Amino acid sequence: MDKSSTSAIGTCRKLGVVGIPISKGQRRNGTEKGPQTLRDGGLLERLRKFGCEITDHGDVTLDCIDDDIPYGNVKNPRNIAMGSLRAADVVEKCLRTEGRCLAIGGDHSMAIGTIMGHARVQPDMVVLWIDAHADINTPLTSDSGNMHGMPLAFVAEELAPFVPPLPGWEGIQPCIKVEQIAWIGLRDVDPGERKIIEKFGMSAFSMHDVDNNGIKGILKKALDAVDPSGTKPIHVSFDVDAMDPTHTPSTGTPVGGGLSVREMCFIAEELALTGRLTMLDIAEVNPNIGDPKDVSHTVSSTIDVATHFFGHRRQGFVPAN
Ligand SMILES: NC(=[NH2+])NCCC[C@H](N)C(=O)O
Ligand SMILES: [Mn+2]
Ligand SMILES: [Mn+2]
Repeated sequence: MDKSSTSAIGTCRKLGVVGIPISKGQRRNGTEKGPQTLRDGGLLERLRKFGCEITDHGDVTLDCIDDDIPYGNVKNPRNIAMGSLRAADVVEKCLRTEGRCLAIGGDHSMAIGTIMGHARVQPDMVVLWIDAHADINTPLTSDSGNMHGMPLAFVAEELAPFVPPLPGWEGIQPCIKVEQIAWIGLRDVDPGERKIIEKFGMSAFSMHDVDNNGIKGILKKALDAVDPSGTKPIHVSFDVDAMDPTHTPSTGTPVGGGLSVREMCFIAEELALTGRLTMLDIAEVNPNIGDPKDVSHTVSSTIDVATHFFGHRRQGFVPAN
């Protein structure tokens, strides 16, 4: 592909948008307002400017299941299962009609549903999990019991023997293999998660690796690990806490020393240039955290990065009109 072209990548390309206002995967209220906050911040209008033909599927309906008693220390298992199944159906429909989907959350438990929905349409897709956290705790390794720290344990086949049958989870099956997953941005990995990463030889790139190789080197290593042929559809699951809290302060589990807006834009532009990005999740924007300035800073950094996944290039471009 000619990377020096000034035309917008992805011009006039269809993109379906799905809101997943889930917050029961962690303990702080507010992530359920993430989709509305990003919409109010102008996300869809900005994307349209870069040539996206957007179909907005609205927000997934999540009715509250009362009496969702914990399973051990795991909180809200039935609500998360119901939300994941609903999200999977909408994402599947969106990918079958528009071919590309942007899912706006919502805490990161949203990705159980988006990955399930995506895998139904493109079972060979690969997942780049961009996050400070590995989010691969099982219900047995998790200290917090928060399901936003567990999504990858539910979707990866090899983990199934280590995941107990949770109430409400009968309809949820693993749908990808550990070799289809790579992380970028890690800097807060629990001991049990590290054990899983090593046991299965998974491709986990931390901020140490980013410092060591540069963002270009690490993105290449991550893509080579999950897709050496360079042909597979790509699912990016972007937790805004992957970025440094100076850019995205309004998030529930911030960790210092994160990716810069500049590094995220590089990842986003490179992935857009592959022409194979079929699904992007944006997780963990929480407008209840911080003051109004923090919230607007978080929203603008997140929207800025999002546009670069769908056509915005820092070199500039000539609009198609
Ligand atoms: N999606 C997130 N922000 N996850 C944070 C997870 C933190 C911690 N590892 C846990 O399991 O509770
Ligand atoms: Mn995180
Ligand atoms: Mn996460």
